[in-house]
Amino acid sequence: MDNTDRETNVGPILLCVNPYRDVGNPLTLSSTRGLALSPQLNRVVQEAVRQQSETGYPQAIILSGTSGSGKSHASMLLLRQLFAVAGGGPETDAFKHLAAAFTVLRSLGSAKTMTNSESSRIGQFIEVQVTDGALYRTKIHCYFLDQTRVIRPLPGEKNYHIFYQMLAGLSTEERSKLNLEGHKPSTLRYLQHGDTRQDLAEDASRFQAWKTCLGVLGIPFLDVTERALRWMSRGDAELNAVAGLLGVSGAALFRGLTSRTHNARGQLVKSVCDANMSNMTRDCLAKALYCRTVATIVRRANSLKRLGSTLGTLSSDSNESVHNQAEVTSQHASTIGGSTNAGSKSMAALNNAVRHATDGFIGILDMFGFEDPKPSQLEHLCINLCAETMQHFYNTHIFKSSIESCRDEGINCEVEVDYVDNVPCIDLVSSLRTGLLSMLDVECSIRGTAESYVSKIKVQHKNNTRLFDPKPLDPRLFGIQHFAGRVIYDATDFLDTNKDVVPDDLVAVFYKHSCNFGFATHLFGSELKALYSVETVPRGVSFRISPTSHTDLLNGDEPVSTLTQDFHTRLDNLLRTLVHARPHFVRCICSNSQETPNRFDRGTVVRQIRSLQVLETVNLMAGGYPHRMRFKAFNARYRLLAPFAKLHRTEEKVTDDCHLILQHVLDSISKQPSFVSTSWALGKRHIFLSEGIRQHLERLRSETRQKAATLIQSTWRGWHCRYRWSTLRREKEIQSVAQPPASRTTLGGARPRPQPIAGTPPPDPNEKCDAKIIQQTCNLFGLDLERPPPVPPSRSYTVAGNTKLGYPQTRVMKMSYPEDSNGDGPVLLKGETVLVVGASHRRGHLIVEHKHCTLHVPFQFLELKQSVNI
Ligand SMILES: Nc1ncnc2c1ncn2[C@@H]1O[C@H](COP(=O)(O)OP(=O)(O)OP(=O)(O)O)[C@@H](O)[C@H]1O
Repeated sequence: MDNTDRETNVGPILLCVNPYRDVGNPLTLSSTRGLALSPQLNRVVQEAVRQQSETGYPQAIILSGTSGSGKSHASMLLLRQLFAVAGGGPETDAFKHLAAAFTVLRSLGSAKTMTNSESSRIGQFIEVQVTDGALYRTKIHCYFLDQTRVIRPLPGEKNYHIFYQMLAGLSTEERSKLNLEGHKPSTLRYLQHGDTRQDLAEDASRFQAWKTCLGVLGIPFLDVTERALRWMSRGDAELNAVAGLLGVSGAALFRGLTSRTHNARGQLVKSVCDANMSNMTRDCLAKALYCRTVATIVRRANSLKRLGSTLGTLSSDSNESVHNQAEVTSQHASTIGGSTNAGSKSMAALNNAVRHATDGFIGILDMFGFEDPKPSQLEHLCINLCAETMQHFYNTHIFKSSIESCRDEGINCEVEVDYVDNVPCIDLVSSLRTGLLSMLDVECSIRGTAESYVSKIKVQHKNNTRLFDPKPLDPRLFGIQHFAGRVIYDATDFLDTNKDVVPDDLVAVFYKHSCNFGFATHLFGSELKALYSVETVPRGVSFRISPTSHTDLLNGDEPVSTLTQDFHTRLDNLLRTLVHARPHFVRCICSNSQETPNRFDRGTVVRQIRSLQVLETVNLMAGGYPHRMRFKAFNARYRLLAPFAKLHRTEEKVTDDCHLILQHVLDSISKQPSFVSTSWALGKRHIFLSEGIRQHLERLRSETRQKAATLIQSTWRGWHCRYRWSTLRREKEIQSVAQPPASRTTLGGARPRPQPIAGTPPPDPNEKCDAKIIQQTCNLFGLDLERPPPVPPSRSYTVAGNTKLGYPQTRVMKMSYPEDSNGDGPVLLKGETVLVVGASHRRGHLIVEHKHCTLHVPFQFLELKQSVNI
């Protein structure tokens, strides 16, 4: 494979094959800076920016493909390109800030899996607000699912969790600060069996990059690392070390991990946990610290306001601002179903999402790709539901809507596109009452078991061919036929993972009176507030491990939602955002499953081509009508392609005009051979276009506009030269008299350098500049150090002595203007009284109204008359 054959278009859809080549890991926005951008990805971005600026309509670039197919890689390139087109390039503060955020997030959220050694375990929707074609603000929305796997990788996988890299990268001084001098990495199990020296060196350099990026985001390094560690609670030494790191006493942490309070009909009963239960509680705490830390970092990365401020700590975010931001960040996100006020809440979320969707953003969606790890757990069921949902979105947008609208408007299409609809599989997993996720919630609420759950779903869906029994039979296993392959799920941990709870005995440990580290308290801020609003603590209640919005905390003994409910609602809200946006699809394909550079494994690729329905898409693009437009919109866009005089341009004759434009275009292209259909059809409300004719129309339109722009420019430039000719000639004559011939030739047409402004002393080269003060001042005034400050807006007054003089003003001409008048235009004669009505947008000019003409006259030509309006 060479550079040219790894990307291709199927109509407007881009197909990318991952060749596993020339990529420096780890994959971040900054690591892709050295890579060349592909013209195809460039075109996707250009198109999104163009459509956004022409229509104001939100755009979504949707990347899909299996795990390892290169979605994250492509998303980083797209983002870089977006910055190049609309954001001022990679040297801007906004780019550096976002690049730092991705470095930090990838260090926290990627792991080596069986299919991808740099797999993102956090889904991302990167939202870039674009106003008038210029990038205005960026925001990252993160979707957590795989906390368990990031904390404890599956067999054969490796964790790139930054906390694992930490010990490899820490200096002796930092180790001693963290009270870790005595601990070798292996005793705390930060590193995994089989790690080599090279792994350690790589981890160390990643760690350094990560630390630098935390600095760029203004996050104190110790805030994150000091407290959010995982440990093995074996023996007092480790327990005390960890307790020290978390700012709590060893005894309190031990109590939190090993005791449990129950509420038995109003009576509080304390019990001691066995080893299993304590280990589970320990894992819950590790997960909670992990995902809450990531959520906090995402909030910080999204708060561009604080860019440049390195003084605040993460925990210094006031609770209020955290919640507000959490709500903003989760507009498409963490509302939770199942509570009593769910109706009004979901309505608010819907309204928010819709309002938000109408802001002109360009989104890049890089969600979880389909995967089949062994064993597959609840998180993977959610990940695969997400992949199914994205596939369904594609099917609906590309196939279903075009086929159905052809049918509705009575259009006969030569090509029958036979695509596979995956709705039955989505229904099986997520339908409201009988879906596997709803049944899991019921099983959790009645405190069932994995076996009872699996047997119930098998009974409920016994006729569903998508659900199958794996061989050999196991009461805790079940299989699902997904769009991209068969996956066998192990339900052993389904119920616990779904509950996603941490007991109040443990949360209470982090209360500010017993925990001397604000960051840990901050991570559980809302929970602690709810817990300590009543006198009895702990009282046998539980909280969610994952961060949810504060209103959805507990409402009795149990949290009001489950992990899968949360995920489902967030996915739903994401879809609501997407349906309001104009989608641009990028389908990614993995070239082989061994991550070997330039190896094209036919079987692996064919499997993905089938599951992504690439052939069906090609069929539709080659012979169907994948595009439709309202008649009026069609005419508005393409009327420049037909002779102006022949068009009717009336409502009644709108279809005649469509006909005329297309006939004209077809005549012009009939001589060229075409392999794709160039047909079109008129429906009841729309005109239906094949991909071939759409491409012709677009090409002709841009050629025609290009020609017209060239003609307009050349006409204007010609006129301007003629208009200025006499002045130019005089200037040339003066120059030739004033300059000796030699200097004339060396100077050429170069413009003289402007003289320094009178009264401004030149800068003293010995004067010291404090870079920090300059940086702070720039931050304060919102200035960019790399660029000159913007020109101040024209004032609505002039100043004479100490007096502000408003407009209009009466002034007298000091000299005639224009000086080189050839009698064509109006002339203001010396001594004439004129009316100045305002400041001109041209620098140093005023607007003069004189004998029904408006002129922009240089300031020095006009003298103030005594009787003025003030
Ligand atoms: N166009 C490309 N050229 C070279 N290497 C690539 C390209 N795209 C991806 N890769 C390599 O393939 C690996 C997998 O890519 P990436 O992580 O982007 O896949 P993904 O689809 O996002 O997977 P996941 O869903 O597991 O996160 C990356 O580590 C990167 O090194």
